[in-house]
Amino acid sequence: MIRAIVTDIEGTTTDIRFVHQVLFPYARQRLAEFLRHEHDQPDVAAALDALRAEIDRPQASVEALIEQLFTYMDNDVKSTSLKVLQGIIWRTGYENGDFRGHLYDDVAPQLETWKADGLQLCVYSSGSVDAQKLLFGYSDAGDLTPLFSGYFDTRVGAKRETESYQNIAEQLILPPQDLLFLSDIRQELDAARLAGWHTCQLIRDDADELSSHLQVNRFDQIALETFL
Ligand SMILES: CSCCC(=O)C(=O)COP(=O)(O)O
Ligand SMILES: [Mg+2]
Repeated sequence: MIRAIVTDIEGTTTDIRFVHQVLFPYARQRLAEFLRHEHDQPDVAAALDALRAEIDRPQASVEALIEQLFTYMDNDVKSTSLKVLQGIIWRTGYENGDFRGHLYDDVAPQLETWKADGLQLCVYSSGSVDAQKLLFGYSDAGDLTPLFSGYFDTRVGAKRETESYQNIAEQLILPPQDLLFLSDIRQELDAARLAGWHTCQLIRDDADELSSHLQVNRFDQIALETFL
């Protein structure tokens, strides 16, 4: 029986275009100046040190790190350090009302139903945990953070790695057969399935004919009794 549902964000709860055309450009336009001014702030300094460790350049200057972060952004590299910094920059955008977290209209009502039915709801995205909380906290449907009891980012591992799903199951203290992962990306679902999880693929835009996962277009098409 499904006892916890873990959802991806981009392409699953949220339009990919919001992430790529609103969030990513917002952070990109501000990143260099932000780091030049704020690199000593403790949370920023910690992310920059983590980046230095990630690229094995302990003495790298702020300018060198900015260059590295632009290379990551150009290639959509899911670096934990980049994701932490993007999340810090997005906070200003959400708090100023520059944008709200996009949610497809079927998402909030279904999350509320599942929560009322006693299911545990969690998020797993490459976006940092703080960025996830911002998106759901300042969403089109209001503050949805009270619905969620867990948030996971690349600190548990990459989304296409089976070990990441084993780590999440361990932290939730639930067997994998009680867990359902929702994502638009077949390779992420493949990894979750190898860890013993149930899976369901959201097809919001283009069809995925290579997928072997159950597919739906909307959250209200997900029937939990299907997952035995
Ligand atoms: C918290 S919304 C921003 C998501 C993000 O930064 C991202 O890179 C999406 O990656 P995902 O692996 O979740 O598709
Ligand atoms: Mg996705």
